[in-house]
Amino acid sequence: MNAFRTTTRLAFARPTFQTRIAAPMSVRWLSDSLRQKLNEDVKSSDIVLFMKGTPDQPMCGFSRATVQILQVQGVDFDKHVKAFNVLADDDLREGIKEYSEWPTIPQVYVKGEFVGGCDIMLNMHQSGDLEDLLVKENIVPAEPEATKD
Ligand SMILES: N[C@@H](CCC(=O)N[C@@H](CS)C(=O)NCC(=O)O)C(=O)O
Ligand code: FES
Repeated sequence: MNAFRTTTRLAFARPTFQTRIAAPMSVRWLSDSLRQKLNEDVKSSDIVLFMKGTPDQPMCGFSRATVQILQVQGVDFDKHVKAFNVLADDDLREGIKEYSEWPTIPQVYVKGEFVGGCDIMLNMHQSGDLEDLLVKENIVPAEPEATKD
């Protein structure tokens, strides 16, 4: 286990207000062409992040926390992460919710598979499951076993 990963404190910004309620799933935002594009987008990098803002400039505490979790895990963003800013595209903002059957942003895909939002990422980070997944998918290197004295 990497000491940096376990001891670094995450500065999670607490969102101060709720902006929008997720669109009811009965409203269909997802055209066939957008679904087809998303089929490709979610596989366009080892980790695909649908977020508010950008990794350098997150526009919501939940998106910021998700970026921070990946950073603390030691993920090289240039090499392994593609981020989509849903604030720049309303069709994407609503379409990705329907595509993933997940009502909120952020959303994280790893190797084309939906993993979850901020709460799931935080739980997986704390349990060690996220590190296991990132190692299994060759996104971060395995930690060497601790050596005995
Ligand atoms: N509990 C959620 C927190 C994320 C969340 O509640 N996101 C809200 C506020 S940013 C959202 O996406 N609302 C719909 C929207 O803004 O389109 C998680 O684990 O990811
Ligand atoms: S909670 Fe306000 S934008 Fe995310």
